[in-house]
Amino acid sequence: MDELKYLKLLSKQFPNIPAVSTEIINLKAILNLPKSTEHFLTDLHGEYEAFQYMLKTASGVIEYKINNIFDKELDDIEKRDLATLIFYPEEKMEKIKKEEGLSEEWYKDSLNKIIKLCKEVSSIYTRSKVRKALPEEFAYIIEELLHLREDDENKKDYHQQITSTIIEIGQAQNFIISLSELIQTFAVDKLHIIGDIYDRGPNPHKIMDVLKNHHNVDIQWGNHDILWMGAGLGHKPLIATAIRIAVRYGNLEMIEEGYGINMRPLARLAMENYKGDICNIFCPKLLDKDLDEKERRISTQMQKAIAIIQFKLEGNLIKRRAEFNMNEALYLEKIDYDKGILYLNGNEYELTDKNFPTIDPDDPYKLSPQEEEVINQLSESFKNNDKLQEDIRFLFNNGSMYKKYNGNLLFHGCVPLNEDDDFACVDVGGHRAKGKELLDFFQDIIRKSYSDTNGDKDQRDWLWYLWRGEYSPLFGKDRMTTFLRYFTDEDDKSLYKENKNPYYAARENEFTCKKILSEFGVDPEKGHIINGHTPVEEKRGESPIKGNGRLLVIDGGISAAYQKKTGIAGYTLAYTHSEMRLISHEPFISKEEALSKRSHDTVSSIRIMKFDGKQKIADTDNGARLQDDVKYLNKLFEAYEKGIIREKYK
Ligand SMILES: O=P(O)(O)OC[C@H]1O[C@](O)(COP(=O)(O)O)[C@@H](O)[C@@H]1O
Ligand SMILES: [Mn+2]
Repeated sequence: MDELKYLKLLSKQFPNIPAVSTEIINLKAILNLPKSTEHFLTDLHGEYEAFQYMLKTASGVIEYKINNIFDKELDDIEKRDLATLIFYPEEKMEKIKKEEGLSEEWYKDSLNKIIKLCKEVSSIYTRSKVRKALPEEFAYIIEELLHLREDDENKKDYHQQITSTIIEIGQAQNFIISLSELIQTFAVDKLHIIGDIYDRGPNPHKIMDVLKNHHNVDIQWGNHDILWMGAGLGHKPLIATAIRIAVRYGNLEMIEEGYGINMRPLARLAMENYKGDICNIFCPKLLDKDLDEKERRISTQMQKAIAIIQFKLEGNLIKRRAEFNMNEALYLEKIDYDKGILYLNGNEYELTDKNFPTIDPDDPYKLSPQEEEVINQLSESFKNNDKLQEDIRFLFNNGSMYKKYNGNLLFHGCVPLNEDDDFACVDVGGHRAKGKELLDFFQDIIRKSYSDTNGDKDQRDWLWYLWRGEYSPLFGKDRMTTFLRYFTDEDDKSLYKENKNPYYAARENEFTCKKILSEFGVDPEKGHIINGHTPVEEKRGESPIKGNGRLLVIDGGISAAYQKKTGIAGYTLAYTHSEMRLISHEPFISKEEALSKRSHDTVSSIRIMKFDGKQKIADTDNGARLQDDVKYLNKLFEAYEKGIIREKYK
């Protein structure tokens, strides 16, 4: 569009010089506000309670601010009481009501403290941004309270009167709840989730509900997210995999109750075919829950049943997708079912379990009629499940393979490299792609797979490839040895080794990190790559900071399954106007424990970098857009002054 035409369009919104001038003043002022805080989390793996706590506490930022603001005024216990009131307002007030009662004095004191904290955390935003975040019903009053100055003698009574009236009309509890939510909203302006919301933990569906309602979140897909996105689209190998992992970690409830998907047909098939299986390698890996004998037995049978279905479906897929180059995983045709021996790469392996009642040795990948019926029913259930469809739509619409944001490059797994640490050139759908182009190709495939309802259905096979393919940027290992770990038990553990793509070693050096940043058009001197996917084994001395600070891996094991490895319970990366800081979390025990604890959370953190001076909105991506707006507003101003465009007044 030519410039004059664009300016005329702009003049509809700013019809005259006063209107343009006001907007220029407004935008220039915003550009000088401090950059707002971003938090980065990854590999939540269904740990809803721990995730909720990180949001409610802003990963420790709220206690940190309470310490600063009420430094001398409150002792440690009073500070913690205020903090837990903000984290869990309803539960805390319930507790106080039971223990000592909620007096007018307590309400007045609590409201004043919370308003003071709310003022502080909202001070870096414009009034309009604050106003947009206010709850409709209390917007006017809260705005008044937030903009009253402590030292404003003229309005002291006015302020006191507002809080007294709030108490008198019985709205104190609602105000405390609303203000607490505002504090959590203002404390972290932008949340990045760098993948793996699903699998292993009990409540990914609850995490999805939080994300769908979050004020400002983006997602970089992890392999486990793609798994569920493909399952939601009805892709049978992915559905079988998603169910297998859920049963494996004792999370049947998530499927049956969280999503309301009927698992009885699978349970029936399992009991009829594997009644002899009591508790073996298919016994669920229960991280912190115990199942009774009967539950354990049916879960064992169901995990085996769905695993066999998965391996059959994967066999068919691998055969129809030669370009995936995954013949190594065609196990079922390499078994002597009479002897119970697996013949692989010239070796013989005794199977730990020789009982395959549903496999026809002459056609091992063919589903039995009952298996066919069960996987078809499950596919329909997944595709027609409203909540699951809503959740995966959110992931498709708010997620991406990678994201460039405020000078950083975010992606879950890797950018595949070859042995000489160059970008691996991968044959994808008939052409070869590498580096950024490869991730863009997958991004495009994923978008298309969501929308092509009746097109190339097995386009969705690529989602399966992204879940476990060697050159999947979300997986980045040469194979997935699930079958071998189920059915063999060799002393030589190399059989089970999943060799990581060279990226994971190469990212230790700065040169590679800078090369990747440049490949994606991010400043290699200032930008950071931020990854998840591989738990940082701090316990063994591994550092989350790699490439001389150019790359951060922030999977600290929020997932209970990984805490043994990492020794901590996850990281939060915080990027504020003054610094980048990596926060390490202690394991989250429970809401009750958090509520009754009288000391502040032990949150250790290390500063990754300190900016000289405060970073401003002008230094951010949003700032670049605003500066571009100012440039055109100035041109419009000039066009009015020179009479090229006529001003309009009402
Ligand atoms: O122990 P399980 O449940 O088989 O999971 C192990 C599998 O999970 C993976 O680690 C992938 O999951 P992550 O992305 O969470 O690491 C595979 O590499 C591995 O085969
Ligand atoms: Mn992962």
